[in-house]
Amino acid sequence: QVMLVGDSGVGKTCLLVRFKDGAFLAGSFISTVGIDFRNKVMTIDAVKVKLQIWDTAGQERFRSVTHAYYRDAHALLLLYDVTNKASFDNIRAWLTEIHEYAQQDVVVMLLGNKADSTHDRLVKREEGEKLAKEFGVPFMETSAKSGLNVELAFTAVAKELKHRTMKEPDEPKFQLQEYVDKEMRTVGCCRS
Ligand SMILES: Nc1nc2c(ncn2[C@@H]2O[C@H](COP(=O)(O)OP(=O)(O)OP(=O)(O)O)[C@@H](O)[C@H]2O)c(=O)[nH]1
Repeated sequence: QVMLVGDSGVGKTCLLVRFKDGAFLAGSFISTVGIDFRNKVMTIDAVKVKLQIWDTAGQERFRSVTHAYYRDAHALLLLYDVTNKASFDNIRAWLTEIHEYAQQDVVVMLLGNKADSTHDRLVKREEGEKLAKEFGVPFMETSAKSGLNVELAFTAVAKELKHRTMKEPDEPKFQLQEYVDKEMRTVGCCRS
């Protein structure tokens, strides 16, 4: 189980729709009520991995609903919006909440979404990197609109989860951030 969390409006639903259907939900913003989920099967190193992805509501009034789901999540994608400084500042509070409610060994990845918005950007990529380093979590920027790194974010998490469950005793630990950086260098983007 992978859970999408972060402030309302950062693009959790759009990210999931982009990943699941390869499309961008343009137009009016419909806030998620409570929690919603979708399944997607990915093939990771010739093994089928089924991801059940929970899209949570970012709005404060649904917080008690989502708390109940943290315990069962294996991975959390924590999103902020690069055009919304408050959503970035709230990441610390989200991480505190994760510590409180999620499993201790949960995989957490920080995503700076809406990276396509060059003109309205208020949070630099370096700021996201710095915060992620401080908390020891992997990080990348994404865009549900352009599709940037969306597949990669979910693939990286699926790889990590697969590695944890199927790891040979002497196999080294999967390095999520290294994998992500390597993949980004390969496609030759995003590190301008
Ligand atoms: N430019 C741009 N806009 C985006 C992107 N992702 C989402 N949006 C817009 O941001 C708004 C909110 O997106 P949602 O995916 O509904 O946000 P959410 O995080 O699910 O919000 P809650 O359900 O309230 O928690 C919508 O109007 C989207 O069109 C993106 O990558 N780039």
